Amino acid sequence: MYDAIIDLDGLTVDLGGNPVLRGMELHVSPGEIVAIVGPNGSGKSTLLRCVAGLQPATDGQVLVFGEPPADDAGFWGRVGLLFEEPAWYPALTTREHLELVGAVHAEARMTVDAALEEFALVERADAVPLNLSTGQRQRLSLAATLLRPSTLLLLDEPERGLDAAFRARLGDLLEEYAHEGGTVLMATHDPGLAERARRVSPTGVAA
Ligand SMILES: Nc1ncnc2c1ncn2[C@@H]1O[C@H](COP(=O)(O)OP(=O)(O)OP(=O)(O)O)[C@@H](O)[C@H]1O
Repeated sequence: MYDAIIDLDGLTVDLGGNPVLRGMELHVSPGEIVAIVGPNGSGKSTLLRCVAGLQPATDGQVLVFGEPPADDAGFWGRVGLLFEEPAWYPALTTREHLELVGAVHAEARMTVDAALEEFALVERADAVPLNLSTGQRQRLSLAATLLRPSTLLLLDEPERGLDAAFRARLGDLLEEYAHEGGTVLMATHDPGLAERARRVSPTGVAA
């Protein structure tokens, strides 16, 4: 068993000989929303990549669910990840992308119709992603991430491309996720999203 969903102890990462993270400590409890904030290049994405097991630590320990992150079905079945824009199937519509996600997860968190409604995509349900606006595509990425069941969300700038109204709505959706017991770790430049979370900087200190 584990007390912290994420437990970083002395996490140090060098990239290309440059020190990016230095002895970072972070403990995230179930149901918390934690925002990693800091200027461009301060190491937010690197930190997320370490927690996802995509970037090895130079030194220190990374535990997720009490174990080092493992690139296997057991780990990814519990972790929802939104970093870069996903690759879309060009011929599938917005609705069909969500149906695909719903079909492979027996216990989806919401129906496809509810996801279309929650993410304000009802009017674009029959459009293919390439015909969506940037913000609409980001809403589709978020809808797919939040439709599937997960325990931990790792989000890199989830506000990218979203208008002010939907950024506030995203804050509500993440709070609903946390109220259900989910945990969120996100890198963000959005002051509104950060204000609703526990803020840490990539140096590990409260921000
Ligand atoms: N593969 C790499 N090799 C060398 N340096 C790298 C590599 N990837 C990233 N860096 C550097 O590591 C530092 C941290 O990058 P990172 O992407 O984690 O920052 P960030 O806080 O997420 O930035 P942003 O707000 O711009 O997204 C930056 O100085 C970046 O240039």
